Amino acid sequence: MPKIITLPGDGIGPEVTAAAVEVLREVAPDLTFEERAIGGGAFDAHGDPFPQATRDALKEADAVLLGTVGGAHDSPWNALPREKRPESGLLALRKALGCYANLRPVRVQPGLEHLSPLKPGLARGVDILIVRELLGGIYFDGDRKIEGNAAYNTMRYTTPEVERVAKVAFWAAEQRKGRVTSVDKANVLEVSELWRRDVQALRDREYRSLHLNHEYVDSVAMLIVSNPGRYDVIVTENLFGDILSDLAAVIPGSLGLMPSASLGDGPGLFEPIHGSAPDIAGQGIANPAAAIMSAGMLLRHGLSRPDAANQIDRAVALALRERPTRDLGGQADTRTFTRAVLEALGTPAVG
Ligand SMILES: NC(=O)C1=CN([C@@H]2O[C@H](COP(=O)(O)OP(=O)(O)OC[C@H]3O[C@@H](n4cnc5c(N)ncnc54)[C@H](O)[C@@H]3O)[C@@H](O)[C@H]2O)C=CC1
Ligand SMILES: CC(C)CC(=O)C(=O)O
Ligand SMILES: [Mg+2]
Repeated sequence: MPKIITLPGDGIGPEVTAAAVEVLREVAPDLTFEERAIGGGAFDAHGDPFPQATRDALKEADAVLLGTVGGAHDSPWNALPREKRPESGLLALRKALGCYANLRPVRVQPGLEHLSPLKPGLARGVDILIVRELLGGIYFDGDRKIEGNAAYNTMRYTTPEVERVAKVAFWAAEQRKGRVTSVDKANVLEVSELWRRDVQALRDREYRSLHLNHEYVDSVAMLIVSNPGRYDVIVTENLFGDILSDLAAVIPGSLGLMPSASLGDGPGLFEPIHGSAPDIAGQGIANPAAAIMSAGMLLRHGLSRPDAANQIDRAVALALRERPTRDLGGQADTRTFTRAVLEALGTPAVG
C-alpha cells in the first residue's frame, strides 16, 4: 500500500489538494494518505515553514503531493526573516527530497483549443515539456544579502548539477520527438556559458541521436507564445524555468492547467505550478485541474502506473470540455469541476 504524504499548504492549496486526493482515491484505492504541514500555516502552528514532523514523515513516503504555499503581498508572513517565510519551507522541502528535475508539461488537448487565448491554429497540438532545474541557481546557496540600499543574490551552477538535469531532459526527449532546446543567457552570463557548454558536451557524448539547439531566454519568452509548436523539450535553469513556465500557462489557457512532477534521488514531489492565489482563496472557485493532473503525474512518474495516469488525463480533458472553470471563462467551481472529473472517470473510453 503506497503511502502518499499530502502537504496542502496555504491559500487555495488545501482546496485543490482535496480535489486531487478525491480523484486519486477513485483511481488508486490502495493508496494511503497522511497529511502534514508546510508553508505559512506551518509557521503559525509550529514556528517553522517546514517543521521537523513534516521532514520525518517524508522518510515513509512513496510520493509527496503538495498544494501551494504563501500569502498575499500584505501578509505578515512576508515580514518574517527569509528562512521563516512560506516559500523558504517549499525550497527546503525540494532540497530535502533531492528533487532536482522539475517536469512542467504544457499541453493543449485535442478539442480544448478554444480555452487558449492564442489563435486555434497556434494552440492546436502544442505539447511542450519544460524541464526546469530545481535545486540550484539563484534560488539556492551562494551569497545573498540585503543591506541598506544594496542587495545581491548569486546564480551558481556546477557541471554535475547541469548534467544531471540535462540527462532527464534527454531521457524525456528520447520518448518524445527527440528535440531538446536548452535555454540560457550565454551572451551575458558566465553561468549560462557553463550551462551551454555542458549540455552540448553531454549531448555529443551520450545522446548523438537527439537534436539539440540553444536559445536565449528573452527570445524564448517571445517565441513560446507566438510559435509554441516549434518546441518539444525545453531544459533550463531554475529562475528561467520558473518564469517561462508561468508564461507558457497562457498556451493551454490558465495557470490552473499546469501540473508538475519533481524527480530526483528519492520520492517524487508533485504539485501544480501555480501559487496560493490569495485573491480567490477560500471562495471554492479555484481550478483544481493542475493539482489533479499533478496527481496523474504522481501515478505515472512516482508509482509507475501509466494506465491510471492516462485515466486521469482523459477525465480532466472531458471535464474541461463539459464544465470549464471560471479562470477559463466557464462557470464551474472547484466542487462542480471535481465532480465532473469523477463522473468522467466512470465514463467508458471511446475508441
Ligand atoms: N508552488 C507554490 O507554492 C508557489 C507559491 N507562490 C506564492 O503564492 C502567492 C501568490 O502568488 P501570485 O504571484 O499571486 O501567483 P498565483 O499563481 O498564486 O496567482 C496568479 C494568478 O493566477 C490565478 N490562479 C492561480 N492558480 C489558479 C487556479 N488553480 N485557479 C484559478 N486561478 C488561479 C490567481 O487567482 C491569480 O490571479 C505568493 O505568496 C507566492 O509566493 C507562487 C508561486 C508558486
Ligand atoms: C518557491 C516558489 C514560490 C517558486 C515558484 O514560483 C515555483 O516554484 O513555481
Ligand atoms: Mg513559479
